[in-house]
Amino acid sequence: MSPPASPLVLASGSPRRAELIARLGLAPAAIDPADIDETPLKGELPAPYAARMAAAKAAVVAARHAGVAVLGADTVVAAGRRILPKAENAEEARACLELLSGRRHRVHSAITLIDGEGRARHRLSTSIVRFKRLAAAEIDAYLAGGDWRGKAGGYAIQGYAESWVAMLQGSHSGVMGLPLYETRALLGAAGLLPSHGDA
Ligand SMILES: Cc1cn([C@H]2C[C@H](O)[C@@H](COP(=O)(O)OP(=O)(O)OP(=O)(O)O)O2)c(=O)[nH]c1=O
Repeated sequence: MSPPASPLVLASGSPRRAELIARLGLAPAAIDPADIDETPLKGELPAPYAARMAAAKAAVVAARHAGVAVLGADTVVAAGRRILPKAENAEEARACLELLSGRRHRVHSAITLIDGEGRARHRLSTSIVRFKRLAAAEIDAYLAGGDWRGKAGGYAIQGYAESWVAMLQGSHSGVMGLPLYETRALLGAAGLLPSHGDA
């Protein structure tokens, strides 16, 4: 049975986010990516940057859909205070993976829900991930595939890179792009979830 339609717009072009929200039994009425400028501010720290992006994506899309709830999200991979890019080419992805090899990093996934009355609610999920040490040949083999393209930090946990994860503390769905614990809480508080008998 397909999930019931709901008055929710997903402000994201990420297929992972559409897939993750479907797990909550929701089929967004529309998918409308925000396409905003995602350049970090000078000296901006990773978590506030993720929160600012999620809020901006939701706000831009809410302005296009009056009276309907809108969900925006943003996922940032951070090495210390450094915001890693969404890898657009193999060299960028290689630089990220060399940095992440054998070390712990943080993944911040922020979400903003703007309800039909224009009230915004925000949540942030932060996970700690530790990769095994990656040999140059492993990075080369990974780059030969396309999994890294457009992904924050140059990897996708939902693919082969999951086998590099020696430790994950936090939210697997958050690392993928939409933290389901926080998303369920926000949608539930706004009365947008099909009932599963839980609160
Ligand atoms: C770390 C990691 C990131 N990602 C993805 C999630 C996001 O799509 C992307 C981070 O970029 P985002 O800017 O969060 O999202 P996006 O540009 O893909 O989509 P939109 O702005 O329209 O919502 O990296 C994974 O799919 N798996 C991972 O393990």
